[in-house]
Amino acid sequence: MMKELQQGAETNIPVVDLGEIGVGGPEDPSEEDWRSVGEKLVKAFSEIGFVYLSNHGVPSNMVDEVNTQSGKFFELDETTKLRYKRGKTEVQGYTTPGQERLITEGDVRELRESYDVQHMDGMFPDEEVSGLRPSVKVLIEACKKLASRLLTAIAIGLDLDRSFFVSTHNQMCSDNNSSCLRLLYYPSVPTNVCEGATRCGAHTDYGTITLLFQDNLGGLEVRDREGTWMNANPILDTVLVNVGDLLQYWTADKLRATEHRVLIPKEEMLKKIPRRSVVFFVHPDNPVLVKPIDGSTSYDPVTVKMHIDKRFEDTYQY
Ligand SMILES: O=C(O)CCC(=O)C(=O)O
Ligand SMILES: [Fe+2]
Repeated sequence: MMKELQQGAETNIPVVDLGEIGVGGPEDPSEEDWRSVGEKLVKAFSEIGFVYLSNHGVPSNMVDEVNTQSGKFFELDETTKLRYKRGKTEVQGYTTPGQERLITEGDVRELRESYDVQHMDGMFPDEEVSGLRPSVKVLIEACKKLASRLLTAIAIGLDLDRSFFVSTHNQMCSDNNSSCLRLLYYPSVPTNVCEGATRCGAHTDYGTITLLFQDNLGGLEVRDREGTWMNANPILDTVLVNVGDLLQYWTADKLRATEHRVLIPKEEMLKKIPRRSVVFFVHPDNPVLVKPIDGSTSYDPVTVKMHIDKRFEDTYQY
């Protein structure tokens, strides 16, 4: 049984300044810069599993533009949106409220819609929202670049070969790699919402790391080692980054895939405002075999594809 959890204590997620390592920085930052950032990331990921990054170099107007465009999509009528529904094997597209259930026990309703983009040439609602594809394209490029830089820094921070993670994440957002940009929309909460409903059930992310751009409303909570839920409030111009299952497996629990969730706000005013997030899930290439780097047997070796498929199977209702 999970112990009764306190809601929303103050956060102790650190802020790390990426400085020269950020996307706009020099192509070849100094060894000292890589190491300094890498060590800070490893420390934060070992303790709480989350970190805010400042000076990350992804312009906030790129994220704003994606939210503006995705907002136009989510405001379309349900019949139109369903023409772009996500499939079982072709995962690009729209997920209806309740189709993805992160809480697998009981009948908890999750009030959330999303649109996943894995391929730039995949399905987009071009006819209805012609600005979505181009805005997503530039953001994905920036996220891929930031992710690669973080993967290098993490490898250095763990005293691994610096290309250890980059070389296993060669083909992000392709047929061979399920990294994806998820556009999230939490609609305003209906007055007759059923008891126990939530916005995003407690879960860990599935891949290596996740880049999360929240809007300014707050609501995300992160569970610390003692089981206390802490607010992970947005901090202007930062991106929140967390560890996923596969990085936890690789590092035999040194880096932690921390549970997080988004509840329905208590304040009446906040209930009326839709909440948005843009999330970039970084996954290794499908065939990569993930097993503890330290040679321990804490996790059985698993291919990336097997792990991701299993997590989708557990959480999606088709
Ligand atoms: O919307 C958020 O702030 C969190 C979303 C999330 O955790 C996810 O999509 O995995
Ligand atoms: Fe998540």
